[in-house]
Amino acid sequence: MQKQPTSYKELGLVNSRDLFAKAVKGGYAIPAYNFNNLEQLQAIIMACVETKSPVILQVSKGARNYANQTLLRNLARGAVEYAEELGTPIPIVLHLDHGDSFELCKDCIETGFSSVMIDGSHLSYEDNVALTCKVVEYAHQHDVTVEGELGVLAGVEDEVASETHTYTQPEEVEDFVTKTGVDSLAIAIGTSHGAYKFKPGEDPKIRLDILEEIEKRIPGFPIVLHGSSSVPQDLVATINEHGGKLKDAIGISEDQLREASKSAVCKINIDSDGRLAMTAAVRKVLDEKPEEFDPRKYLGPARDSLKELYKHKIINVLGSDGKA
Ligand SMILES: O=C(CO)COP(=O)(O)O
Ligand SMILES: O=C[C@H](O)COP(=O)(O)O
Ligand SMILES: [Zn+2]
Ligand SMILES: [Zn+2]
Repeated sequence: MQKQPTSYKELGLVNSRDLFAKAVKGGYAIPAYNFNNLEQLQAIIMACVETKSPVILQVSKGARNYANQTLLRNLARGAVEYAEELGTPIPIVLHLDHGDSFELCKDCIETGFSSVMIDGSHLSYEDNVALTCKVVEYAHQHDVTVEGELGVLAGVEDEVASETHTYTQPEEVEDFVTKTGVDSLAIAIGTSHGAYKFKPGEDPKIRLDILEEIEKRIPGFPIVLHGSSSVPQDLVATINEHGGKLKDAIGISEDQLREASKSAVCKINIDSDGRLAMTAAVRKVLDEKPEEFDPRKYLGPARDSLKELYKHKIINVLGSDGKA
């Protein structure tokens, strides 16, 4: 069977343009939560409906490979209806996280995504501009919004390990957003992917001074922060109390993210904290009830814990509650 092109508008999804404009003005950030399976999607939608928050559903290349991109896409299609069923329609963006080629972005745009990231941050500046331009040109024909990236996050990014940060250079941002026409810009100011963002003894600070400098160059332009998990220590402890071995897992403090949310940072990406919440809950159930073998009995509590974590982020860190 031939895959039928679908516009996100037919699915009731929205692109990120208006949401970002409101978030920048209102001094809050929209949660960008990754999902790979049913329980994660349920937790995201339940949390956002209960807090009346807009949401960006993120699908990575890894998620597409894990869950099968057709199944995943069709799960996401149900999200709009599901939110209405839960009682509150909320704006939902379906976003490709870390797109690494024009072809992948095009495929997502043709199959109902309302937003894509083209991550050319590992390329030379000129090649990043060229690739991003190509994606923007195609995406905008379909009213799909595009996130570009300047600077490289430390840690594991796109399966490429980079030991050190290459912070975004404020001198480049104006030229990049003008030349490419991107709708938002992901920057590197010391956040990183995964649960091991800092080493013990390091000062776990992000460079809010660079963010400020960037904002001066492109006032009001929507900024995105990747790698923004805080790695809650109670979750790490629960995991380790129930057989896990997560040593020295350290994240970004919620205080700094709260500060960033008030600026032009209007999208904050959180995935690892959700992974920790689910893992802690699953480990606890299986450890305390070794007789249990119904997946609903451990995935259910994992989903509940994930929902609470996501609500906490919305209300206490991002400030997007009530903004749907
Ligand atoms: O940036 C992310 C997804 O693109 C997620 O970051 P974390 O690993 O800090 O959750
Ligand atoms: O930025 C990375 C996201 O956390 C997605 O991770 P993944 O590539 O393992 O799905
Ligand atoms: Zn990148
Ligand atoms: Zn990321």
